[in-house]
Amino acid sequence: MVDRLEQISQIIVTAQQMRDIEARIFAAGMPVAALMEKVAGLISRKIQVLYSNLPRVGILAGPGHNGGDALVVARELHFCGYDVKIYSSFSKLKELTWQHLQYAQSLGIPCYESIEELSDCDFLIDGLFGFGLERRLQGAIAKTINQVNSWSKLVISIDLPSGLHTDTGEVLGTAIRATQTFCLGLWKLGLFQDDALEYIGKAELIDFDIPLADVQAVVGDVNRIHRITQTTALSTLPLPRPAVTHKYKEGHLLLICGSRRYSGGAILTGLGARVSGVGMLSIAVPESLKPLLVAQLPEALIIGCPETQTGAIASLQLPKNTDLSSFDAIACGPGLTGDSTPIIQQVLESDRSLILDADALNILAQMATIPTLQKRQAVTILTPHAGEFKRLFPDVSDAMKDRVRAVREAALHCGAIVLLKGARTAIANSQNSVWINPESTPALARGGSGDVLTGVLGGLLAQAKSKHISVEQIVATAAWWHSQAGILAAEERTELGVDAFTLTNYFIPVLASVGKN
Ligand SMILES: NC(=O)C1=CN([C@@H]2O[C@H](COP(=O)(O)OP(=O)(O)OC[C@H]3O[C@@H](n4cnc5c(N)ncnc54)[C@H](O)[C@@H]3O)[C@@H](O)[C@H]2O)[C@@H](O)CC1
Ligand SMILES: Nc1ncnc2c1ncn2[C@@H]1O[C@H](COP(=O)(O)OP(=O)(O)O)[C@@H](O)[C@H]1O
Ligand SMILES: [K+]
Repeated sequence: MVDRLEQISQIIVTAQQMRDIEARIFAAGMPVAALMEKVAGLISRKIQVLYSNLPRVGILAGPGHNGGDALVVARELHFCGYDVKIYSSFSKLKELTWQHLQYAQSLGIPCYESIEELSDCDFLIDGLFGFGLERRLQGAIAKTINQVNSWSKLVISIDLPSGLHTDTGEVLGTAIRATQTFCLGLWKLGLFQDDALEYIGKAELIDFDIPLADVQAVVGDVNRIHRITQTTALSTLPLPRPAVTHKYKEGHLLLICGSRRYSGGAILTGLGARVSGVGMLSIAVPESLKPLLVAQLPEALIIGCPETQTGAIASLQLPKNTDLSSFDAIACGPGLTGDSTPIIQQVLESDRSLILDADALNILAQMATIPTLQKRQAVTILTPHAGEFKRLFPDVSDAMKDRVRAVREAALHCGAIVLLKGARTAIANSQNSVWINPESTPALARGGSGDVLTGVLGGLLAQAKSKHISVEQIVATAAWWHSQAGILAAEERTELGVDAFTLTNYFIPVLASVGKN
């Protein structure tokens, strides 16, 4: 039985979904003011635990209920002995927020219209705007935020840093650079978008007992945005093996990769597949690469293929009695170059689960046959980075601005599962569901680390076939494992020490570190 907090932490919502969920709670009878007390009480207690040694706190109170939360926090911290100052410069406040401001002032808590008055505070609490922010910030409030940022103080943002768009994470004019963000009730989508990452600091979910039934009623099963957690990933990792089995029952993966020019891509993909535990690994490479691959991956069956003049695979030459249907999954692309077009055509026509990455995606873009992916009998997974994504889906709205929307549109358009790589990798299927990998490290921004992901994903996919695990679950698990290996490697070796080869040595230690050994 997955506990409530875990279930809640697996969900990501948009501003509209959050509004709809709150509306249900209020309609059921929960008073708005009571919920505000509850939420702000939780925040106040957190702050007392974390920052008992910092006596002077500044509260930035906005005009809406984000400001209301902040003012209740101001009152509670005042009663706990903190030296509290409030900044509030809005002429029009929501009723409840206005009442809390009146009461705070009646208690003698000083309230200022100039942010300068808070310059001597030890830390600040940002309650300017939450998920109600709709317009760009400009004028005095933008100046205030810039002033706060220039102080480089410790800032705790309530719900999300003020100025960020709740869904796209876009900076609406300017935004608070928080040290810590207490996200309220349910994770907001914007916190997982690239634009937001520099602003949110350490993010934590503050659960305030939203009934799961209300969440379920609004987010539904399809269309859902899932946050990949350790629990979800480890529910399938390592893939279970029966006592009585053999290598072909534990998945047979075919990798098609490498060229004379890019031989390393083939090795890294192979090493990625190795850590997945796949039962049998075959790697098709240009004939001239065979000795190199045999030396690096002695356990794999290396298939040397005829080469083009440029040293790319000219055609697939599989061993006798073998065709593409002999494999449980095929992963194709790293290091191929653009000269292997016929290979891509051939694997697309196969009835096998297929991962296309790197050059295979560029070839696919040139072939302009994306709509034919819908006709494949088996699952297709595309794993582009932003550049490959743009080439593949030039008509999809800007992938850099709202990556979640972009990956959704792409998956709907092509019928494949699309994994859009980046700081927070996002995965979508053609039923409009999304999975976001919430934690990673820039240590992975390094040539070859994507090749490793393709190998790991291929190996897991090949094994999963007989284990009744959904493909989406496998893709999400691969993304999580890859990032966690990067995080663990960076912890031990610094962010500079995580070259792609080294990365492959950290997958198994990730499992050991979470007690899966
Ligand atoms: N109802 C409650 O008691 C709860 C409140 N919560 C808090 O309430 C917040 C949402 O509250 P609201 O819906 O009131 O919205 P916000 O407090 O996020 O902000 C909306 C207010 O800002 C104004 N505004 C929007 N854009 C502006 C701009 N560019 N320049 C100047 N003013 C602008 C709006 O007119 C409105 O008054 C959440 O983020 C959270 O902090 C919930 O999380 C928990 C339950
Ligand atoms: N800033 C970052 N933070 C976290 N992960 C990143 C970052 N940049 C890149 N990555 C990850 O590193 C991998 C890079 O893959 P890719 O761009 O295909 O590189 P290559 O083709 O050189 O192997 C992807 O899994 C991506 O999600
Ligand atoms: K805020």
